[in-house]
Amino acid sequence: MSLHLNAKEGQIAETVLLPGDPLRAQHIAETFFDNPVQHNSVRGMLGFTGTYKGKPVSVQGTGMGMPSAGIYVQELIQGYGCKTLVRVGTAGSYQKDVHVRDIVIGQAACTDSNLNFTRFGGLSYAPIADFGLMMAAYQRAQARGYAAHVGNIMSSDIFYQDDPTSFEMWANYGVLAVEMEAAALYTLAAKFGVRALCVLTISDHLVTKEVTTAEERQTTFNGMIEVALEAALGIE
Ligand SMILES: O=P(O)(O)O[C@H]1O[C@H](CO)[C@@H](O)[C@H]1O
Ligand SMILES: O=c1cc[nH]c(=O)[nH]1
Repeated sequence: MSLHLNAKEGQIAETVLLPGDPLRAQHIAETFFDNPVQHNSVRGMLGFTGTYKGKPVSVQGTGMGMPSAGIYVQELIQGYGCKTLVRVGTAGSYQKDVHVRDIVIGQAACTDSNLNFTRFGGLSYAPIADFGLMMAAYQRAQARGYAAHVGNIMSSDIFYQDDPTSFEMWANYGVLAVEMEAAALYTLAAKFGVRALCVLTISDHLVTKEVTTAEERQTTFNGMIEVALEAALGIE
């Protein structure tokens, strides 16, 4: 038990997928896991544990934004001994050649949050993915023929920016897409010496204004989930 998770000791696997949306957690468990068992119900932030191709694995919703995701990541590591954490999320594309439904693998995560300025006393920390997980995810996406991009992403505290063109500054420095949790995940993984990766599917486009539906965001980005599961569990 931890403050925000009511799973019993041993109920959560060492490898955990982390969608922001708790209903995506349920979808992942029902679609991909054998014998899924719900391990968390606190605050409706659903979490499930089962097996995938015979290997134990969990999925835990994190909510939206770094304060929420940071709580679950830290409790999973400190309270349950989790060692491999892979965020599976949606993102908005900053680049014309990164299309809606493409996969983006976050090599590093910029942020507009004060989270790391506070943690590092006003200095700038560069949160990065685990290299082995990143390579494994890219290779598996390539093998399946998915359009996959690896690069810098933006973890923002603000979904609705006052200035809808403000993303262009980041786009001009090669940042591929925006989401809201990876910088916290990568920083906490470094602090506790565990492996982390963020795999995203583009759900909307800040340049072309293309969007996907809420239902599609919840249930249909299955390519990303397969890539994340196989990379995290070391399945060829
Ligand atoms: O689809 P998820 O994983 O929730 O990720 C993205 O979607 C939410 C915003 O709609 C934020 O959590 C953002 O990071
Ligand atoms: O944070 C996010 C997630 C999806 N799409 C966005 O535009 N922003």
